[in-house]
Amino acid sequence: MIEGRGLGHRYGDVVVVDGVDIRVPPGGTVGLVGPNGSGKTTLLRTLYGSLRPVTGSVEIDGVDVDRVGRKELARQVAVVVQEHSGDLPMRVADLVLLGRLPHQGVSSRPSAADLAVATAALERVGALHLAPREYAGLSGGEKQRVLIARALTQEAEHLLLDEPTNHLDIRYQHEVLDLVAHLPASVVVVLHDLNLAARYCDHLVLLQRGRVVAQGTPDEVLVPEVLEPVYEVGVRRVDLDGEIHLLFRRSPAAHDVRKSA
Ligand SMILES: Nc1ncnc2c1ncn2[C@@H]1O[C@H](COP(=O)(O)OP(=O)(O)OP(=O)(O)O)[C@@H](O)[C@H]1O
Repeated sequence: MIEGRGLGHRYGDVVVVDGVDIRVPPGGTVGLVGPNGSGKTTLLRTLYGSLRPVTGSVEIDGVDVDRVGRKELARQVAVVVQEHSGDLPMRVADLVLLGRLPHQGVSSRPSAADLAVATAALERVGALHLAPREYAGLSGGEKQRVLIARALTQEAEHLLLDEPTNHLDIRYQHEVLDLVAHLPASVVVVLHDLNLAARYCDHLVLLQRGRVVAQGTPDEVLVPEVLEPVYEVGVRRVDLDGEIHLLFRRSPAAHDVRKSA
């Protein structure tokens, strides 16, 4: 369980996260959605202790994140963020094995069990064939799947992902999110694609200028009345075979919204 209460953050005088309460139950998949610059990444970073919130606190399984040691935190929380690690001079197999580090002693080498976990993770994201390749030479989508495999290799009970579908083709967008949503972990995922959020998240937090403007099930949050003023686009929702499908159009009304804001 991850629980953030009253979370706030600012850069200089600019408040970018403002009084956010968020609760991620075990096995739950919570999507952070909202327009560019609404504070999703900043909020996510406060949840895994990479950024100390200016207000509020985060608890992981009931313990303040500040009180959890780095190694213990790495055992408990796996993170997939947009890394600028394109030049990592490392083979994919070795990079993914780094996910086992929090489980190893100071000087111990990866065990056969560690290798098995890393291999299984690569297989789950359809990237086992990339194991002998240099990470730097991979395509954007291949890199993304390898980073997800590294996170799975950590076998953490909490998994936080920032736009994991970036660079992925449609098949892997669905495969990766389906995989993530079915993990027994507490999952927080930043997503721009609201149709993917509808399908794979069981709870959504919609941010606008750092504040939560709506949160609830996709059915509750993904309605035109909520989305149109936030994104300044026209939204049509079609429920088909029990699934939500959102259609967007550039809305002349968007200009009115901006003028009246
Ligand atoms: N290091 C920083 N210094 C100053 N301002 C920052 C910094 N990092 C982020 N911001 C600002 O904080 C606000 C929230 O940024 P954040 O990256 O959390 O938004 P986001 O919702 O994840 O955006 P996007 O959808 O574009 O990725 C933005 O206005 C951004 O410019």
